[in-house]
Amino acid sequence: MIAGTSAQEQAQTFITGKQYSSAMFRLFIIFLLTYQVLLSPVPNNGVFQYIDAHQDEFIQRLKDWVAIESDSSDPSKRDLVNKMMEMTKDYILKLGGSVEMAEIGEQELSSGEKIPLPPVILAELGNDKSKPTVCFYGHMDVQPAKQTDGWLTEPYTVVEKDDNLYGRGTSDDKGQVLALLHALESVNVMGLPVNVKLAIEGMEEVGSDGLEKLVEDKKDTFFSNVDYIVVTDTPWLSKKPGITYGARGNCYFFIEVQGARRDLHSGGFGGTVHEAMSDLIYLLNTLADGKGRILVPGIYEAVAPVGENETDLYKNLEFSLEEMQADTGVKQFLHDTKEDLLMHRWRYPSLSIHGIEGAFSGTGTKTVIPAKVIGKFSIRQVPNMEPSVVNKQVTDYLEAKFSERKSPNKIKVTMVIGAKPWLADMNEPQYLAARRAVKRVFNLEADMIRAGGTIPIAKTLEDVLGKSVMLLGIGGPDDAPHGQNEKISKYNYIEGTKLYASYLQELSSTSS
Ligand SMILES: C[C@H](N)C(=O)N[C@@H](Cc1c[nH]cn1)C(=O)O
Ligand SMILES: [Zn+2]
Ligand SMILES: [Zn+2]
Repeated sequence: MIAGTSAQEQAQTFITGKQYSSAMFRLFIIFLLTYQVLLSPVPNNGVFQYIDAHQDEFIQRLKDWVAIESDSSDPSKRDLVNKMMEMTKDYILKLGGSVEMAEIGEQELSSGEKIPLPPVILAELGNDKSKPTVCFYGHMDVQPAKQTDGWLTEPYTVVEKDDNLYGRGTSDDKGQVLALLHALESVNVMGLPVNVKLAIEGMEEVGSDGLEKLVEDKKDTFFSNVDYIVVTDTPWLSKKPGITYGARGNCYFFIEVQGARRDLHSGGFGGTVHEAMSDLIYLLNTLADGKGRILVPGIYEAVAPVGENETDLYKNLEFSLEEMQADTGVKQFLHDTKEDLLMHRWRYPSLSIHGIEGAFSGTGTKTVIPAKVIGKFSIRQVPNMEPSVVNKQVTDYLEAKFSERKSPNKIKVTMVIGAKPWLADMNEPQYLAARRAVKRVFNLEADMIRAGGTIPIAKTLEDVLGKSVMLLGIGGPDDAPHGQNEKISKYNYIEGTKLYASYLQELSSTSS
């Protein structure tokens, strides 16, 4: 008995207390469900659980795909690129998609021989007019890789070590495309919330030959109802997820220097001829100074001026020069602050020298004077630079420098790739959907970043289709794409799959 109350009053208090507890219990359950559905980083719809449960299968598929040496730069590997495109088609068919293998013509080799370009996959999953349509773009070709380049393991055999998956293409771009396709598989269990189109090519690493024309040709058919374009081929700036709203372009040049008719013995001819290699090294050395500043006259003229609040965009990004030093083994960069370094990576042009074809590059001490050498370099360009203008500036400059040298050798300068830079408005609706997706999966605010690399088709997709383009990648900052020991972490691969799944769900509630 409670002191000072009658038995009846006490009974009423007891009954009311019971009702109160049951109401509280019901409220608690409602709160829990609301939390799970709306607030929890793991939505209560089974998709994330599906992804977690299928991890091993997803990793095995990456192993199978990396095993195909789909190097687009080597014409003798064209069959393997084609095989990779077929494997990708088969998996999309298994997902229930319809697939067209679009033929895009031929590639003319330096010998004059012509070989077919790999077909582009144009696929479709879902065609509900009441839903928005998103077209994802990625590529199945890879950069060259040989174990003798300095890989610790065989590049085309995925090796699992320390929660990473090593192998050529694990990050660029087979792993990222697969994460998307696995997201489609996982979301499709419940039904896709948006219509999905896929444009997947096999020549991205050599400048996306033939793709621009295909986009133009299919503007009013395959691409006609596309509302959003997402490129699944870009790394984050740090371990924190990033959404990318800009990429640099690339103008890739060959300088050919022809000297004697054949290679010469340096004992018999050294000191008597103008050497092609010396001319080439001289020319390459006129391109940039020791601080990385490009010396080609006029090259900086078109570069967009730094906007009023632009540097503020860089301040809060998660990025550390020390981590970049640790990853690359470079002790001192050309720029000392985070802002300066990122600006030179994203919004200023840069020039890199890549190699010399025809030069002696083996081990040992061959004493030869190479007859013909081809120097290879590229200029990453930025808004508002134009590849045709860069081509003229570079060619005029090199020809003038060569004529000052008074060598009787012959030079030929050719721009073999002219990919445009691209920059979007990071407040477009699909960027907001991607930010919500990042929040949902990682419980973090995404970093809004740009890429120093190039997606050759990005600007064309935006210009020809007039739709929003976004790069939503899942590569890590230290994945070493194009380099030795390329990898993707299992974390990025699996959580990235969840990111694509969440993006699809978030996009369905976005109005364009
Ligand atoms: C960013 C993307 N994964 C990539 O690596 N793209 C290539 C495209 C390209 C440009 N010139 C030749 N290929 C790159 O940025 O190097
Ligand atoms: Zn790529
Ligand atoms: Zn690449």
